[in-house]
Amino acid sequence: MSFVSVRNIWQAYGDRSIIERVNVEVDQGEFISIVGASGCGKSTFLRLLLAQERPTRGEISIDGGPPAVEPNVERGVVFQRYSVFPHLTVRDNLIAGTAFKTRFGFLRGAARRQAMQDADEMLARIGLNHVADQYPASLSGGMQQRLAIGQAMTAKPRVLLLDEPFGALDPGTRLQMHAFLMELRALTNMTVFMVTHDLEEGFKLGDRVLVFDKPRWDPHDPGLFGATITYDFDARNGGIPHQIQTEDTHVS
Ligand SMILES: Nc1ncnc2c1ncn2[C@@H]1O[C@H](COP(=O)(O)OP(=O)(O)OP(=O)(O)O)[C@@H](O)[C@H]1O
Repeated sequence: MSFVSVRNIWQAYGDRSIIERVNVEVDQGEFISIVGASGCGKSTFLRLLLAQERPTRGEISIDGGPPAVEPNVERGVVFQRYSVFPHLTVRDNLIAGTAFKTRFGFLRGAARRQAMQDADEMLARIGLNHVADQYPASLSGGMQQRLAIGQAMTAKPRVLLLDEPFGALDPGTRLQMHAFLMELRALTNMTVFMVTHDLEEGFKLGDRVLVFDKPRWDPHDPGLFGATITYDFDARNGGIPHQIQTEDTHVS
C-alpha cells in the first residue's frame, strides 16, 4: 500500500466545485511537485493533506490512517511567507517546532534541554547558528525561508508540505534554497509535496510533477467543474509525459 493514498477526492465551497476526482498514490520519500493555473485548487489540496479541511467526498490516508488533525505531528508545512513566529528568536522558532509535538505545546526540564540541543543541531544544518538570537525581521528572505523549513523539520515530520516556499525569493537565493532542500532531503526520508508556479523548479526538485487543471469547463458557469490531476510526469526519467486524464468534455 502507498504511503500517501488519495482516493477520489472532491472539494466544493458552496456551489463552487474546486477539485474533483483527484486520485494519487505516493510512496514514502517521494518528492511531488504540484503545478497548475492560479486558483485551480493546489493550496486547497495541501490543506486537505494537512487535515485543515475535510473533503466533500473521498478519502486520504497517510501511512494507512486518516491524516491527524493536530498540527505538525506528522506533517510540517511551509508557506511562501509568514511561516515563522516574528516575536520569537531564530533559536526559539526552532524550539517551537519541537514544542508543537507535545500535547500542550510547551516544554520543560529534560525535554526542553533536548529541544535546545536539537535546535542547535538544526541551526547548524540550516546555516543560521550565527543569527540564533536574532528575530526573523532582521534576516534576509532566504534566511527566513531556511528557518521556516528548519522549523517545520525539527518536529521530524514524515510529510513536508511546501506552498510556493521560494516564490518570494530572488533567483540567486532560490538556487541556493534548491541546493539546501536537496541536501536536507538526502539526510531524511521525508515525503514532500511542493506547490510551485515555476515548472523548471518543479522538474528539478520533484520525482514527479502533478499538473492540476480543469478537463471540464463550462464558459457560462466557470465554478461548475473543479480541477483534477491531468498529468503525472515522472521527473526522474527526463519527464516523459504520462497523461492520465484524457477526456475532453468542454461544454459549449
Ligand atoms: N475557504 C474557502 N472558501 C471559499 N472559497 C475558497 C476557500 N479556499 C479557497 N477558495 C477558493 O478556491 C479556489 C482555489 O483556491 P486555491 O488557493 O486552492 O488555489 P491555488 O491553485 O492554490 O491558487 P494560487 O496558485 O493562486 O495560489 C479559489 O478560487 C479560492 O478563492
